[in-house]
Amino acid sequence: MKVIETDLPGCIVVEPQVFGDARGFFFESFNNDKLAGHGLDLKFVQGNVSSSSRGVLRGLHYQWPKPQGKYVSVIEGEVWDVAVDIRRGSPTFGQWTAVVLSAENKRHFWIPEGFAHGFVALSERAVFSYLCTATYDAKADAGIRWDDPALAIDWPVTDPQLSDKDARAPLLADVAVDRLPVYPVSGA
Ligand SMILES: Cc1cn([C@H]2C[C@H](O)[C@@H](COP(=O)(O)OP(=O)(O)O[C@H]3O[C@H](C)C(=O)[C@H](O)[C@H]3O)O2)c(=O)[nH]c1=O
Repeated sequence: MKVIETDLPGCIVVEPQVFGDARGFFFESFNNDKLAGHGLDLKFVQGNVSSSSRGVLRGLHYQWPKPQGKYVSVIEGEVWDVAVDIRRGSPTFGQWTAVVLSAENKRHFWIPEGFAHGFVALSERAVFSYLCTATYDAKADAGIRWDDPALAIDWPVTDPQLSDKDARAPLLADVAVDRLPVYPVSGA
């Protein structure tokens, strides 16, 4: 297993060791002991799966209170995945990092509590599978605009397909202060 630090502290990429044989392949999609060496002790309480057709963009989403850390991967197709630091008081507030996740590269991406997350499907269909460190709370579910000019995220698409909720999402600057995570995120 290879752990790759990104240019946004806290967000890491994990490339699992893949065991191939005449039957196909096997890899550990998550192993907490092997991540402990990178200061992580991840406990997941919910798993999600979504399927998106090419050009669908889901995001930028976060939960607050009751923030969710996410360990995300793609089991069919390919996505361009982005994490944004929206923790008030963070030295990297407003910074983002992106990674291509695919069934082919088998990469996993750890997005800590307090970050906003989103992705756009690059393949005909992208099946996205991820684990969360907190359960879903519709009242805490929140989002910011995918194309917020203050974030200047370099999305590989210009006219994505959005849910009505995402199409109506506010700019980061317009989010009430008490609706944004606080750095450091307590209980994380
Ligand atoms: C997230 C979630 C949703 N739902 C229900 C609520 C809606 O009726 C339906 C679709 O929800 P939504 O449109 O928010 O799904 P996504 O746009 O894929 O949202 C997710 O996509 C981005 C990329 C994320 O990082 C989050 O995990 C999550 O916000 O599923 C649930 O029942 N449980 C859940 O955990």
